[in-house]
Amino acid sequence: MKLHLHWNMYATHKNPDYFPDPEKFDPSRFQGQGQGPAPYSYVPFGGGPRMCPGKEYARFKILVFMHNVVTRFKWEMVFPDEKMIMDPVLIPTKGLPIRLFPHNHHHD
Ligand code: HEM
Repeated sequence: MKLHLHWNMYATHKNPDYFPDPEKFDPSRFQGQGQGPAPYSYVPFGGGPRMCPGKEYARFKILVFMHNVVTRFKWEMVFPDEKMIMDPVLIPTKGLPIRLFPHNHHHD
C-alpha cells in the first residue's frame, strides 16, 4: 500500500496562526525589521532543496513589470468583481483584463 501525503501552500498561507486576518490584503505583514513571516510559512516557490530555481528571476520580472504598469499607466479592471478560483493556484476566471491609460497621453 502506498501512502501519498499532499500538502498545499494555501493551508499554510491562509493559516491565521502565521498570517493574522489571512483574507486581508496587507502588504505590511511582509515588512518590518527582519520580521517577515516565519521560516517555511510563506512558500509560493516551495522550500528546501527542491525549491523553485526560477524564484529570483520570476520575482525580478514581476517587479519590473509592476513598476512599469504602475509608473507609466493609470489602469482599471474591466471586470471589477471578477472571481478568482484555486486550480490549484489562484486563477482569474475571465483572464483579468485591464484597461491602461498612459500617464503622459495628451489629447491634440
Ligand atoms: C511566479 C512564478 C513561479 C512560481 C510561483 C513558481 C513556483 C514553483 C514551485 C512551488 C515549485 C515547487 C518547489 C518545491 O517542490 O518545493 C517550483 C519548481 C520549479 N520551478 Fe518554479 N515557479 C515560478 C517560476 C519559475 C520560472 C520562471 C522557472 C524557470 C525559468 C521555474 C522553474 C522551476 C523548476 C525547474 C522547478 C523544479 C525544481 C525541482 O524540482 O528541483 N519556475 N516552482
